[in-house]
Amino acid sequence: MPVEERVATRGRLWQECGGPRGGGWAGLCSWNGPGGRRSRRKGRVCFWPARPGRREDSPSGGQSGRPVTVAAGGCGFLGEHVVRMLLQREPRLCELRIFDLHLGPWLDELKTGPVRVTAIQGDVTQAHEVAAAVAGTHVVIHTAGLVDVFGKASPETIHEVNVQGTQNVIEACVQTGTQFLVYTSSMEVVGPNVKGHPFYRGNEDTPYEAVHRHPYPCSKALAERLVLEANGRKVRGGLPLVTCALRPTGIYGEGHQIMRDFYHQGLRLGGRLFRAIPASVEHGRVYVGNVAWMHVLVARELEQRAALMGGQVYFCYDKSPYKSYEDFNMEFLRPCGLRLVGTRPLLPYWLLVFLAALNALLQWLLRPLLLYAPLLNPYTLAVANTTFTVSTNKAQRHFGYEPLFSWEDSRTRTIRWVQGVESSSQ
Ligand SMILES: NC(=O)c1ccc[n+]([C@@H]2O[C@H](COP(=O)([O-])OP(=O)(O)OC[C@H]3O[C@@H](n4cnc5c(N)ncnc54)[C@H](O)[C@@H]3O)[C@@H](O)[C@H]2O)c1
Ligand SMILES: CC(C)[C@@H](O)CC[C@@H](C)[C@H]1CC[C@H]2[C@@H]3[C@H](O)C=C4C[C@@H](O)CC[C@]4(C)[C@H]3CC[C@]12C
Repeated sequence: MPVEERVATRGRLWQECGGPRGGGWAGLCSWNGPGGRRSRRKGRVCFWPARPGRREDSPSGGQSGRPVTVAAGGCGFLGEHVVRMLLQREPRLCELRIFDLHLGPWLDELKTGPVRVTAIQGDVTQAHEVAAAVAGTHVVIHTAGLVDVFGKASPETIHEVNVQGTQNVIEACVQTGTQFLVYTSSMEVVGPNVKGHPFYRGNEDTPYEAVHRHPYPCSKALAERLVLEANGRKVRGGLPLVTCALRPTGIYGEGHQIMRDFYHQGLRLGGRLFRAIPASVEHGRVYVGNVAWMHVLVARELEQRAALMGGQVYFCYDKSPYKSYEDFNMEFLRPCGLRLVGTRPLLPYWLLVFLAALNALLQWLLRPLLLYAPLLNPYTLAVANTTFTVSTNKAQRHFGYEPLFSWEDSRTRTIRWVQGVESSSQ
């Protein structure tokens, strides 16, 4: 299917979503279930020279024939951990290109190491900028995106970045000959759905009615579909594109802005947070270091296991405990002096629904004057109140993934970071 027809088809899908071209968000977008699409193509896969220095007939790669990687969105919460993990744990890396709309000051410290680090300020919505960054690389790790469930960005912008931006990354790989693409998808491609159905310790093959209305999950579902359907396309040079999508649940760890927001909220409330969600609602969480490690492992193994991994989705998981969103956050905030008031929600659910709706109304009324984007809105309340946990070992079975960080280590690292948040904000 030619590219323009492929994007047009997605465009129709997006309109089903009630997306930008469809006016309001009256529509729904549906997905073909948690297993994602499997499209396996037979074809010769170019095996990257295992030993640096031997260049085979691969059109892309660093000077000594070792892989060059592009980390699109490499300055974000997850992206920074992926960048640091690549530099620490990918011995074959000769060049790392970090492509992001907003380059971080911390990048300068990376330029003194043995790996050539190139920071590229660019926009994934600009196809030519993406193509220029991707040209000559071996693998792209695409974590760039607008993670917005608070109404900060318009549905059009979310679509443009998350869907069109991902399409631009795919086309850049095809046009420049990059053969491997790892995409950071999300649990939200699956759920929670608009009906509030729980997803209790499910896996990549668990049946679930993945129906969404909110711009963010819709955009992630569409982008993931584009990535999986691109698997097997011929890239420049005639080799097949090998793609893979990773679905983290709620990521936590050093640099997590929402955790920082909860901490500051608690400090403002005299060291207290007030329970709004029943403790019985389980929410899947995964440590950012383990998510980064899974990305690095997939980028490394994708060429050797293309037939097995190409076109596949994998949930990101580790040994983080199953808890409600608020109770899980208290694992880190309690040692930092906060306490969660109430063993049950202090407000009745109907009042929370009313307050969430009021926040949405205020956001709409105030938009011409200022951005009002509180944590509580109809969507975040619904997500927080719906059990969504995963239990799977697909990543372990397919490419030998094991969490790099134990729960205890993940917890300690996150606590240390939260403790540093207060001193860094003073
Ligand atoms: N945070 C989570 O809990 C979570 C969970 C599951 C999946 N994800 C996915 O992981 C990815 C990273 O999420 P995050 O939490 O690190 O978000 P983040 O906002 O911290 O990082 C996103 C990065 O993408 C960059 N970016 C945004 N728009 C861009 C554009 N137009 N061009 C180039 N770069 C652009 C941003 O500058 C930022 O550095 C996203 O795709 C998100 O959907 C996040
Ligand atoms: C105000 C209360 C109701 C409070 O408990 C709300 C919490 C709410 C802000 C978070 C609850 C669940 C979070 C989401 C979840 O962890 C998974 C996500 C997928 C990822 O791709 C993006 C982030 C997120 C949507 C995450 C956002 C914050 C919550 C909704």
